[in-house]
Amino acid sequence: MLRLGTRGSPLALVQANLVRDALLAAHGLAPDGIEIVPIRTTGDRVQDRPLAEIGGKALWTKELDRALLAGEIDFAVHSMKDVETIRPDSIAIAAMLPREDVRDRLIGADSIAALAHGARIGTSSPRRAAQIRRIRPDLAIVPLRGNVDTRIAKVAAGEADATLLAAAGLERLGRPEVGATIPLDMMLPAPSQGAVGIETRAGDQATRELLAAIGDRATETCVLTERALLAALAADCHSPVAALATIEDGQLRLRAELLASDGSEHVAADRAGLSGPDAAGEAARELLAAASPALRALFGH
Ligand SMILES: NCc1[nH]cc(CCC(=O)O)c1CC(=O)O
Repeated sequence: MLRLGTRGSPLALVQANLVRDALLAAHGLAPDGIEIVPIRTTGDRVQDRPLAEIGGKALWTKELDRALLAGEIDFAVHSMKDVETIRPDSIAIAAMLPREDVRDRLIGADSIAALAHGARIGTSSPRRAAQIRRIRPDLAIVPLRGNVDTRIAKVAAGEADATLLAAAGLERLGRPEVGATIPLDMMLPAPSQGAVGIETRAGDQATRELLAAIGDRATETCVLTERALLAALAADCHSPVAALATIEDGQLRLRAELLASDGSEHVAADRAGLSGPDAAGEAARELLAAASPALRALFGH
């Protein structure tokens, strides 16, 4: 029997079940062949402060990493967006499910343009905050955390006039009707948004092979490209950075942008015909070269 580790949030559990079903089908396993083991992470416990403030993405992975390396679980399912750029050598990303809609949705209004002057946008994401400030400097950004349903409820209760959520999470939670999809040319998503990944112990070759069977190669190439950009930028969860890799006519294309936190500066890159994920480093250098010294400093360069 294989043990699948996951966070316990409703979205995490849906994603864990998707992985479980795919593995059972791919390998003809009996339903009791995979047990789902929910693990409570620090990120799930601390809901009142921005992620960037309390320690970053490690909050979602640390407890799952520990359980994986201790042999309490055989593999862990994550939203790739929440997985740190630099992972321990002892842990390998073994597969990714086919990516969902990568775009953000606006909850609380029909479009960003339709928001009332001075409306309060609830988000604790540095990327979304900077993108909103750039498009609509009149809007107020207020912190808003919690899982997807909590955030929707907080907007309904008036804690904010609107919020932004990943379309992928809403789709997976069976709420495709919630919110207005924001076009990509208005809001480029977070790197890895919409992708579910599976990690296992790097030395566990049998599990790696089992997991690789359900991996979607196009998703893996695109998400690894976006992660390579983050690595080359030395970006972390404080960094207002957006990126999207796609495969178009067999060619790997990478769009990316760096923003000042207040939205006052913005540099963008759009490269097609990349040779592979590692070519993202060049896009990172192009972005940093085009940025002002202040923006470069925000990214630690
Ligand atoms: N940081 C929380 C998080 N991590 C992944 C998703 C959505 C699902 C995805 O992007 O795959 C969300 C919620 C959100 O941003 O709306």
